[in-house]
Amino acid sequence: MSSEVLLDVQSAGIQFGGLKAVSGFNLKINKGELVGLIGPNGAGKTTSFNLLTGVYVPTEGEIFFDGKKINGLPPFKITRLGMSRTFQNIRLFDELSVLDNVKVAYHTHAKDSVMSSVFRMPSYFKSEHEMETKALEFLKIFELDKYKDETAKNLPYGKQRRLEIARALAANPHLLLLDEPAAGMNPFETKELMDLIAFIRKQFGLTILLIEHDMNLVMGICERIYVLDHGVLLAEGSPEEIRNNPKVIEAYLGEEVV
Ligand SMILES: Nc1ncnc2c1ncn2[C@@H]1O[C@H](COP(=O)(O)OP(=O)(O)OP(=O)(O)O)[C@@H](O)[C@H]1O
Repeated sequence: MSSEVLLDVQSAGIQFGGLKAVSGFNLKINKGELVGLIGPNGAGKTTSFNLLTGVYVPTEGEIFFDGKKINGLPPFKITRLGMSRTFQNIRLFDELSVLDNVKVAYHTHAKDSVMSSVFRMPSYFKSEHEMETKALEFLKIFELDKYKDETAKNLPYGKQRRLEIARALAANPHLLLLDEPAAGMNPFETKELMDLIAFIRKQFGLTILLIEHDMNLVMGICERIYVLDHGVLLAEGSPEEIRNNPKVIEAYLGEEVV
């Protein structure tokens, strides 16, 4: 495998009872790329994310992340290897503050030991302080710092979506998976989000895979796009190629046209 390939999915799939939700799924993402995953409702997009992140164990195929085989690993190990995600239905710690939501994620790579935390040793306070400073930096990037003490559930919807991305970023990923980041946002918020995604990608040297129904967003920022339909890969190509692909147009008939 080339050293430039960060994610290599080889014929992966999963079957639930008699339903092949995803099958023969091939996907390759190079380091630094921003790739889109689209498809009609029920095409298998979120299921693919669940396969990549260890929520589901594939019943076929293999998945390599940074050269390591990851199928079968539990989600927390995959996160530690440098893959983090957001969810289609926002999953924040509703009752925690905005700041604490980000600090929690930072724990996944904090070097602090259990002993130093339990006994409140100097290293604990140092790492607590570092964590808080870092978390505030992330909040600032997402223009959420002024809400740091607000309870997460009280944030307006668009800001909750941004907080979820901030939290995913705090886990220090190489690969960021965004599941419908613009869902429920108005066109202005979506445009702001597009700029933000482009910014964090550059700032943190990220590789990004995103699922999105908003075609302006997908076509506007993705370099390559994969299209799933009924659990199988229908097409892969540049936004221009995908926009003009007759199979893709047909799959989207009856939905919002590409
Ligand atoms: N845990 C599960 N058990 C049984 N079937 C499932 C499970 N998870 C997903 N499926 C099925 O797999 C198929 C793909 O679903 P998935 O949620 O991945 O689609 P999607 O492309 O993300 O759709 P949407 O755009 O509507 O979110 C659907 O038929 C769904 O009902």
